[in-house]
Amino acid sequence: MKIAPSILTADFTKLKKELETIETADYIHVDIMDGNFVPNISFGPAITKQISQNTKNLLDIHLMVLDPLKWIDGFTFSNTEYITVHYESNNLDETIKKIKQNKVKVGISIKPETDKEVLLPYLKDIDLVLVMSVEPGFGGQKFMASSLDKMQYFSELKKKNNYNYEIEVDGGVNLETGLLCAKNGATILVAGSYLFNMEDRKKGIEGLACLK
Ligand SMILES: O=C(CO)[C@@H](O)[C@H](O)COP(=O)(O)O
Repeated sequence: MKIAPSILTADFTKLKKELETIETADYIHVDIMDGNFVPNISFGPAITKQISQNTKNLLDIHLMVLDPLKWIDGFTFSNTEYITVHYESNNLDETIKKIKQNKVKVGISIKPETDKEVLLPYLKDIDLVLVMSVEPGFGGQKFMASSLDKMQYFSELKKKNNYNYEIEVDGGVNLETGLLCAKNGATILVAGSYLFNMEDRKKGIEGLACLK
């Protein structure tokens, strides 16, 4: 299991130190919120650049914005591994093309209420499916068990068709819910408050990484 701590819950007054505490993770999950697509604002390219320059980890960027196309260049750094955009946002096809032109891996996410089948035409061409297990916008929410069926669905399609995407889960992930995700085919767990509220985050990452 790969682990992507969500930096949203970090203490940004000591960003460098916070990044050091999660350096054993596979990715840093960076949540970008524009106050339109979701009812919250996080931060933009300038802060993300500081994150990028202060970590050896790869970045896993999740754009919760209405018009992702105009932000792709701003979030393409040398260590940007994935940029994930929402099916529900504007200009999806053009945005996917732009991410690929920038030589970054493409992720697509769906909100909890969106039918999983809408992603069918995209699955053969993308690198990651992000299953939201909370309503996007805030950290610290309760895991929605209805997301498990979606993980299983994408996992079965992946096996059946030999697709290459990762199945990432985001929201309310802890040791208990993470185990359910692992059993249903998740390959990357995003964890925010669970890890950042821990004294020993290295141990927390190890615990989640063992789940299968
Ligand atoms: O994208 C989001 C919320 O919109 C997430 O990445 C959260 O930041 C995860 O936080 P926890 O639920 O793990 O506290």
